[in-house]
Amino acid sequence: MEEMILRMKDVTKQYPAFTLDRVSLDIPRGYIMGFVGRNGAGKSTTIKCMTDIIRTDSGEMEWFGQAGSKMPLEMKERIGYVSEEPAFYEEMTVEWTGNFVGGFYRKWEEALFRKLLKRFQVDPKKKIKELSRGMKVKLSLALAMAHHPELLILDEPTSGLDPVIRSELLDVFREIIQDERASIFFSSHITSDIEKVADYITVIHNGRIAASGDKLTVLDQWKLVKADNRYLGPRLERLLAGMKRGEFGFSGMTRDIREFEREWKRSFPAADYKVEKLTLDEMLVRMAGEEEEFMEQHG
Ligand SMILES: Nc1ncnc2c1ncn2[C@@H]1O[C@H](COP(=O)(O)OP(=O)(O)OP(=O)(O)O)[C@@H](O)[C@H]1O
Repeated sequence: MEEMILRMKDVTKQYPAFTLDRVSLDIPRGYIMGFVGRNGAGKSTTIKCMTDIIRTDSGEMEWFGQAGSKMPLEMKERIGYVSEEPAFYEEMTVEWTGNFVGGFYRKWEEALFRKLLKRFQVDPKKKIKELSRGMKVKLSLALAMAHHPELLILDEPTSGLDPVIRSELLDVFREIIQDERASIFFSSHITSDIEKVADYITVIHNGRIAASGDKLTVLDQWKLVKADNRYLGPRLERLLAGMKRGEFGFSGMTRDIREFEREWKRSFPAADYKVEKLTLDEMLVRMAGEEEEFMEQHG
């Protein structure tokens, strides 16, 4: 059985105007999980719950097989975390920053830090304020990796980077999971990055997990179906999200194509419908469409 490096079960966190609602997900050892959702969907809030930066209201957390409401201190050694907006002392140099951060970790390896800087082409002598956004991201990654974490949690590591640097980073992600048997959990708006590199995906929408699991299985189950308007009725609509109705036909997204097929065969054994693949981008757009439709109908 696969070893789970981190588990969240029914984790809830309430803010005045937002609820992270019973979030459950499991990160297996040795894989990359991509975490995708629109702005404000709850990605950073989920990550802050995972890393024990904010207190959850309810639900269960398990880090490296150990359950608890607070992450034990020694677990922090086993995690590398890069926040959405890493904070540095701008006047200090890269090597000073490495010394400073390294002081917090028993397993910090200076030689590995130097090696990563070289690989990422970040000059150790430069001051933080002299680094570009891409260089700062690379520095954050080197700082998060130099203590040999078993789990890297990265909040939007590729946003704002050019395609060449993004592609380089994705290569580094692959190397990390191969060499270290570590896991990576990274959030991103750039769904193509997730589709390219992730083994598992978790989709969050309005504070709730819409899908979480093996990437190929999720993308295999979520499909776009199209058919003639005369077949549309409550039984089918129940299985479809993000509906679009045209003059003749409709299209909608199903989260389980097998269930849709069974329902269709029962209702219209002689009729045809079309099935199309969905990209992660299209899934998000359809989910957003569903929300707008709901608002139009319910005010
Ligand atoms: N400390 C806080 N107090 C109150 N509301 C908060 C707090 N932190 C986040 N929120 C709200 O929670 C919601 C989710 O925010 P979160 O940062 O988790 O989204 P996200 O998916 O990471 O978005 P983005 O992609 O824009 O970074 C937002 O509506 C935000 O305003």
